[in-house]
Amino acid sequence: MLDQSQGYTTEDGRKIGGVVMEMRNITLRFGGVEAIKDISFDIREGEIRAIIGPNGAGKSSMLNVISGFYVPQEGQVFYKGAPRPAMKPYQVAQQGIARTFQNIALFEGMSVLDNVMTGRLTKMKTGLFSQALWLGKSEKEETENREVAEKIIDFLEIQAIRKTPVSRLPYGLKKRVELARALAAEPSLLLLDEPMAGMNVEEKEDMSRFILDVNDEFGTTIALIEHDMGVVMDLSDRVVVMDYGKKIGDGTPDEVRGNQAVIDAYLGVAHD
Ligand SMILES: Nc1ncnc2c1ncn2[C@@H]1O[C@H](COP(=O)(O)OP(=O)(O)OP(=O)(O)O)[C@@H](O)[C@H]1O
Repeated sequence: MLDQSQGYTTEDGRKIGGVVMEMRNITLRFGGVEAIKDISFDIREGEIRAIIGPNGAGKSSMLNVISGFYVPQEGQVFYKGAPRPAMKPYQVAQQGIARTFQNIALFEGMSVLDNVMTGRLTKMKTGLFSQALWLGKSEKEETENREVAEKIIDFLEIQAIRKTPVSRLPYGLKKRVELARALAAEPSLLLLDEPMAGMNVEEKEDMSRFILDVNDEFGTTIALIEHDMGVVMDLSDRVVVMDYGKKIGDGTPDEVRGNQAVIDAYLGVAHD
């Protein structure tokens, strides 16, 4: 049972906390196109929250509103209880929000370790100049950053490729490196943009396991968007379903699976 202030306990006994982010009556337009139409939902501390829907439903637009990249024309985003103003990407990172991208955005020529280290940039307190000169405080910071990066590399089981240039990796591993880089920022809210897109069955299973492990081990709240309904159902605590910019379902995977509007949307039943 969902208690609005206290959260809830999942079927597998995990405690889900209060609301971390609330989307209240969000409408987002691109010229004449309404990509998001008056949608409200929340994301709770410690939960894995999925946003799913067919092509063009508005999922990416919604993830970009959550991440602060798009500011909706109507409605308000609340983060940790306060209305969130328009923010620059580095301010979003400083608020403890990190994300991955649908089209992998790694530095192809750099090693896995160096890519993961770039995820630490927002944490660095000393300037690049002292970093370059390897001076006192920055040396300590560099060591700390490296320790976090190595810990995450171990956690995601990519030790064997830590010195390999990203350009040489298969697609599934690149996606895992992107996850590692996002985790390097030690986010409290992790946003995943179609983390399983383009993967084979085995890679999808691996990615699902890592997402669950991240949530379990670090207590990270995770919001993800996904086109494929099947893969997120086992993974998610609650699911928002979008279609043509509207919210057509919101609930546990079982509730959503039994929702006729959701079934129709996925079967491509005609709209009014
Ligand atoms: N930058 C943009 N400029 C204009 N229209 C846009 C823009 N981004 C999205 N749209 C439109 O908004 C609607 C929702 O698109 P969005 O990419 O959010 O859907 P989606 O559910 O993520 O789709 P997909 O699963 O195909 O990635 C579509 O009609 C799309 O054409």
